[in-house]
Amino acid sequence: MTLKLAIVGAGGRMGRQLIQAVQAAEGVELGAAFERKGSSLIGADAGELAGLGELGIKVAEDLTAEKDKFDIIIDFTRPEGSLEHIKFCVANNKKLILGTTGFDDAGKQAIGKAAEKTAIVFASNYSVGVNLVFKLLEKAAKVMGDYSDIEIIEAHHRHKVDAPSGTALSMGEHIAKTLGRDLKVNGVFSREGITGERKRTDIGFSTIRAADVVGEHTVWFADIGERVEISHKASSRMTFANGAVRAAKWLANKQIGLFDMTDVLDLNNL
Ligand SMILES: NC(=O)C1=CN([C@@H]2O[C@H](COP(=O)(O)OP(=O)(O)OC[C@H]3O[C@@H](n4cnc5c(N)ncnc54)[C@H](OP(=O)(O)O)[C@@H]3O)[C@@H](O)[C@H]2O)C=CC1
Ligand SMILES: O=C(O)C1=N[C@H](C(=O)O)C[C@H](O)C1
Repeated sequence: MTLKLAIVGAGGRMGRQLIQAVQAAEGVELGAAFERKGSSLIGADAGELAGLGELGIKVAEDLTAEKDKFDIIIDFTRPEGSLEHIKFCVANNKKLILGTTGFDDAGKQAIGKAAEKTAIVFASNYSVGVNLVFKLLEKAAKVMGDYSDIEIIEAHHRHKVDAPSGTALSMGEHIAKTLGRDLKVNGVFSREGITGERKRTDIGFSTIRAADVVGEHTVWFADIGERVEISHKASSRMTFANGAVRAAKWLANKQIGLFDMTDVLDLNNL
């Protein structure tokens, strides 16, 4: 049976790519597309938004009114919107592919709670490459983490509203977990003025926002005399969109639980 997907935030940078990715994929179809209430895009054709020509699916604002048209929601919006979508999924027995970044601790807790009732993939980055990098970082941290200085540098386009990126934070979390550290204690998110010397256990974050950069992440493991750099560069948002569609197909057989892209890609036993 064809899996029916709904895209919320359909007019956004990721929303438009997701419409294209769903249309190009096998075994899935676009059931519905949504924008937030009052958006000027309500009533527009989803295919036309994505540059594909008319698909006959009008962008809607009321998820409840269209709920029989889809099985899984793909959400790359903003935390406040995603928290509403999560409530809808729990109340209406819908599954969720969540790509939004920038949640606070309460938001993350709400996602965990919702996953006791429905199935959710929540990933800061849906590209295969970044998820492989998470595993490479664990290996590098095991070998060099205890004695090297660890710095995470990320660059994104000028429109991005959260910092550091969700991916940079996930990279930090993978490293911190491997080393028995905690980002709340060891994460250094800004430096200005007389900062004092770097602590051995710091995990530093640096952010660049410029022009049309899709997404670039580099982690340094720096020792005196040598430095390992592990980098990923995304050159098209299609890598995230294709990953989200892949995750939706994988989630179709799950009933409840919180998963991430390393589960989808079966990378946890590498
Ligand atoms: N996990 C991953 O692999 C990736 C994650 N992201 C994340 O996805 C999110 C979106 O990124 P991007 O597409 O660039 O952003 P955009 O601003 O281009 O798109 C966001 C979309 O969500 C809509 N939206 C905003 N607030 C709400 C709300 N409260 N309720 C419903 N819809 C809302 C926007 O509508 P409007 O225009 O009216 O505000 C817009 O259509 C970000 O958090 C980003 O970090 C991005 C790429 C990859
Ligand atoms: O906002 C973006 O564009 C991206 N956001 C994600 C993040 O915060 O890590 C993923 C990707 O890097 C693009």
